[in-house]
Amino acid sequence: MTIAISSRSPEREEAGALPGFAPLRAPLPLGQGSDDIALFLDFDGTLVEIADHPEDVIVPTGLPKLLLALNEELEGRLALVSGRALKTLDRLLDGVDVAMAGSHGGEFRPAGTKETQALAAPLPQPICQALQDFAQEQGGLVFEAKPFSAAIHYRDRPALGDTIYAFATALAADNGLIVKHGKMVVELTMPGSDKGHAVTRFMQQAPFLGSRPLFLGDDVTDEDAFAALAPFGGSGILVGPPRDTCATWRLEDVGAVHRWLEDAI
Ligand SMILES: O=P(O)(O)OC[C@H]1O[C@H](O[C@H]2O[C@H](CO)[C@@H](O)[C@H](O)[C@H]2O)[C@H](O)[C@@H](O)[C@@H]1O
Repeated sequence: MTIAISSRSPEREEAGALPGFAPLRAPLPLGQGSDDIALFLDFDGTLVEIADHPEDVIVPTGLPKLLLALNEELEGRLALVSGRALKTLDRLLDGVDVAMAGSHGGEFRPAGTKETQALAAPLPQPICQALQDFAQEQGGLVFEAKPFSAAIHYRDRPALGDTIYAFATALAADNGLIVKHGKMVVELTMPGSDKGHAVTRFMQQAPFLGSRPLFLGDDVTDEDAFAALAPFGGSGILVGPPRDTCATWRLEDVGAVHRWLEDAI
């Protein structure tokens, strides 16, 4: 199997580019060196294009098959690590049987099982209700309840971003919660429900044990995962425009991710 990785750009580094600023370069094949690789994939903005509403995403018809083929090539060392609920990923991906973590890492499920393990406590119902009420009071913003987090989306009302973030931050401070500010979305989770914990848990068990992890993600919520890779000798691949990041490499967009993945099988 050949996994291609974008290399660092000496030109950018010489030009004094920020450390931690993943540059884009043409992919280089790793060839034989890729036998020990594990692949961790974010979903929205990485495998599927961002849409106006969470339910409007268009899943490429070949995506479940591509994931299965990669999983086979990698002998099971492939996992989706998403902010979405696992039941949503199951529905959108036709129940494809690969390892998955959902709700930003609160839900954890190895391949070959229907049993979900909890990596964090669920968000208390009163918190969920407070967020939902707030979304309603702000004129009916899109509210998304997940087993281990809850989100208010403001893609259709961008001017409300700061107000929602301030409300969620106050709620989090009073209740020992974590705020995640993703792409036009503010979410609350319990401590421990993050993608870094999920990747670490996968890496501590077969078939990931001893492998070299690569994590592909586009959002700031993927930074926890990028940061968790170093102890395992892995690296992050940022999807999208350059920004300050813990990722080492970068792919330009969802199309580039699909081409990169397809080249690996
Ligand atoms: O970690 P991910 O798999 O990337 O999930 C992150 C969030 O993705 C979804 O919201 C984002 O995508 C929507 C569809 O494109 C878009 O409308 C929204 O503005 C984005 O924030 C999902 O709805 C969230 O639950 C995930 O946490």
